[in-house]
Amino acid sequence: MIVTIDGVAASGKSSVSGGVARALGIPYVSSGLLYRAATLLGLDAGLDLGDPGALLAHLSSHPVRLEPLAEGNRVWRADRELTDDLHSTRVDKGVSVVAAHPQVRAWVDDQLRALPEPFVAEGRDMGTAVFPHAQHKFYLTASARIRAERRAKERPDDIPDIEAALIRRDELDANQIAPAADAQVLDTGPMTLDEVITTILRAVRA
Ligand SMILES: Nc1ncnc2c1ncn2[C@@H]1O[C@H](COP(=O)(O)OP(=O)(O)O)[C@@H](O)[C@H]1O
Ligand SMILES: Nc1ccn([C@@H]2O[C@H](COP(=O)(O)OP(=O)(O)O)[C@@H](O)[C@H]2O)c(=O)n1
Repeated sequence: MIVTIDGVAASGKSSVSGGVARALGIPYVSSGLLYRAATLLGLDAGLDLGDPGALLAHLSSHPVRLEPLAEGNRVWRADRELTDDLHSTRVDKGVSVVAAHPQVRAWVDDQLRALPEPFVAEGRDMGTAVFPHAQHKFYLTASARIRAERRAKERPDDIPDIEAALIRRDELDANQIAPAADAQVLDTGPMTLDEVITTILRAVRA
């Protein structure tokens, strides 16, 4: 079984996916972390993020491994853990450029499709391009302001700057951001985190 949870930046995908996966007793996979890892490696190597050939060559010589665990995903490059360095404003600013390359998307999708079921997969295009046959598909939205207020608890930046950055990233992600036609769309703005998790679990268990 595959459950997909897609949505815009800071809509609650990771928190909701983790809660749903823990309740179901299965791992969850955060596809965005692979795009973030590719971005971080490119930045640290001083590469042009607009050059997919250079990025893929670097990734092939520095293999990245995603470890999906019920309590959260961990990302490794060889024996160096990258996880804690992936959610930074520096990576946020470059990741949409990296994610726009079809070669990088294929690099991510190949790793995701090799994972053994069952799992929850969260990202942008899990229910459309990557797992179109998933049994349960959900898509999370919320206003940019609400998302910025939530993200502000985790970042040093102020809310208007975070809101502008989220809107900008949603625009850059436009090619992969549309919900699947058969996804249940949830506006998480008026909902607590637990209410979103409960709503999804009720649908999965129905
Ligand atoms: N429905 C909700 N109500 C309140 N806070 C939420 C809700 N969903 C997520 N959050 C919080 O918002 C922040 C961003 O959520 P996150 O899961 O990181 O989003 P994404 O993975 O889509 O970027 C986190 O601090 C999370 O705990
Ligand atoms: N399935 C996915 C997941 C992420 N991404 C890209 O990776 C970036 C980071 O994804 P993320 O899910 O970690 O971002 P947040 O929504 O957590 O801020 C997104 O802004 C997209 O550019 C994508 O293109 N496709």
